[in-house]
Amino acid sequence: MSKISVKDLNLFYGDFHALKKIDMEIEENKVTALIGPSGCGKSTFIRALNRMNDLIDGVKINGELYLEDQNIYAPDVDVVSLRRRVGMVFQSPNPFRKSIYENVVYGPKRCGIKSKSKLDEIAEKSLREAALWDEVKDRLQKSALGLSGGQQQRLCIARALAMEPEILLMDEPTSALDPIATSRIEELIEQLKKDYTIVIVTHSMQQAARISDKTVFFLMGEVVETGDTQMIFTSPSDKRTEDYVTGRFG
Ligand SMILES: Nc1ncnc2c1ncn2[C@@H]1O[C@H](COP(=O)(O)OP(=O)(O)OP(=O)(O)O)[C@@H](O)[C@H]1O
Repeated sequence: MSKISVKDLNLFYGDFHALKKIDMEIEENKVTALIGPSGCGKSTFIRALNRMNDLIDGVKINGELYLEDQNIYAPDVDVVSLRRRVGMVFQSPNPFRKSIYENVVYGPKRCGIKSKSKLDEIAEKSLREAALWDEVKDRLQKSALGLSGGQQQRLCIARALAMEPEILLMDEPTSALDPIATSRIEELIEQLKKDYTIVIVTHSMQQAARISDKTVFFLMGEVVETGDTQMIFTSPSDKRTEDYVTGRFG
């Protein structure tokens, strides 16, 4: 079932046409990987899914982007509640200069949850879901900045999960991590897809092949090909996809 449907989406940075006539269906409870050479529009596209580009001056967007049956670019959409449904994790772990606990409960507190027992429950549930609880349960009041890079990234995932999103966007979430921390995040993504729809930008084709169900290949602002990951990597239908996945360019 489609969780997100994109219809004829175009995005311009000033005069520069960065996303061109994008049509895409993103399935629920699946991992969709966005691949393609540098500058082809992967980050721009993932940011379009929770209207993060709205914050950039000079951006113009047209077309439709449905989250279930709601066009998220319709004029009456509440962007704050949209971002609650569509959480995001960035390339470099970016915890706040606060305790581990305060990082996780930051969003729920801002949404007005005050009960200590409710916040404790959210913190534990989110940290467990992010596979970090056992490592931090005895140091919840310590600074998040004292965690390793991989732990910080799992904390950022916990912080996103604390808002109970339906969709998790991840923009190269392991590019700053070592191979062991990377494989922990990859295992985590595999588990999270039971409950969430995940869209991940990755430069690593091995990573896309390992963790995603669907792969979308972008080139110069266009979607060249979308399909089951195994098919994209073994028998793509477009020559440009084949050249990219076999390492002939990019
Ligand atoms: N804020 C901006 N203002 C103007 N142009 C931008 C802006 N952000 C991105 N671009 C341009 O849009 C195009 C797509 O960029 P984007 O970052 O989406 O690509 P990408 O595929 O994610 O690249 P990378 O893999 O290097 O992160 C590039 O040509 C980039 O220079």
